Amino acid sequence: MLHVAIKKSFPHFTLDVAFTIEKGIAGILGSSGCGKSLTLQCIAGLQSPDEGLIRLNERVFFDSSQKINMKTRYRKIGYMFQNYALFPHLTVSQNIAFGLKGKPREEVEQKVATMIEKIKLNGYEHYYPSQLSGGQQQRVALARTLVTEPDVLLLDEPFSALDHHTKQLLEKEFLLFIKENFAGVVLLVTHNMEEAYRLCDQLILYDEGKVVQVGDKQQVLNEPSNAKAAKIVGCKNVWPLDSVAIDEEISCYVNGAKIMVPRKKERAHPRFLGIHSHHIRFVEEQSYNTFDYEIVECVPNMYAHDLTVQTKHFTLHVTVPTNELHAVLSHERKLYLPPDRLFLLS
Ligand SMILES: Nc1ncnc2c1ncn2[C@@H]1O[C@H](COP(=O)(O)OP(=O)(O)OP(=O)(O)O)[C@@H](O)[C@H]1O
Repeated sequence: MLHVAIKKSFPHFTLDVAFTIEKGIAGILGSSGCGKSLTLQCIAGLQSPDEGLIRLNERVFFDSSQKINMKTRYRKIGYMFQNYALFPHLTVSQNIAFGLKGKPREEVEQKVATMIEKIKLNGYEHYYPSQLSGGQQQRVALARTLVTEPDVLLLDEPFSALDHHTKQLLEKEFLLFIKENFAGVVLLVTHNMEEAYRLCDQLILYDEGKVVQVGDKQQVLNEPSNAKAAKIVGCKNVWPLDSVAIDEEISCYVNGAKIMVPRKKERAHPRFLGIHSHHIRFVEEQSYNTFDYEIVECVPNMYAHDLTVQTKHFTLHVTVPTNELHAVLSHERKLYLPPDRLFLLS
């Protein structure tokens, strides 16, 4: 279990975050400059918080109240940087062996050989980083990190330097590799929601140095708790509420339109109503939560179209599978907001 509750202030930025990760891969997700890397640096001991506590299971890395600030080398942390930070003048083997300095030669050789086998780079032992592809460099960086047998793994945007195709291949490989070779907590920083969703079990959403939501990834994606969290997970439809009436169901009023939300979605002091663009439907029958619409813009993507749609009361962003586009464009249907897909936001 990794517990982090820290504050650190700079003249133009304050980090003030708290979260606990029991196990598995947790993703810190947020826009540029929100404090993701700074958090990893504080956990690794590369920066010291002004105050707070960082604890991994029973080991206290940092505790301002007890004046504990454990040196980086005793924290047993595997830290993989954005650009891998491989040493250009060292070979694959030497890069992997780097963290094992001071260990007996035989042990180092055996551990490096095992790692090279695992990352399937046999034959590349004497190559330099510049002679490797981005994907191969990433595997070396991961091997170098894991060979030291860390207790916690910190990964700062591990896929950002790769092209889309390599990234997809490596993500799968990475997940399998981590699951087979590492049992500790993994903290992965990214600003890509889809990557976070594919790789992580839990998500920690950051906004301007603060945690806005922590939870199971499915729950965070489908039930963001506030408007900031909704924006971070990529929700494009967030409307301010005029008013809310709670009865057997919840009647939400948005610019004069009445939208029904199931009672189980009730939240204290709701201020906004949201729905993901891919959850909006077009149906043949008129019922509650259906609206007439005009299409304002239609942007084609590979397998779907992104529409901007105007109803009498509000504007929506809707993702429509290409095979359904014809019916939507010909206005044979009504726009429908499925109640189970709506969420109230504070
Ligand atoms: N040593 C420092 N001195 C002053 N400000 C700092 C220092 N380290 C970090 N910051 C500030 O802290 C803020 C958060 O930086 P951080 O690198 O954690 O952002 P990030 O969320 O990782 O962004 P990105 O996704 O762009 O990498 C920034 O405003 C940065 O300028």
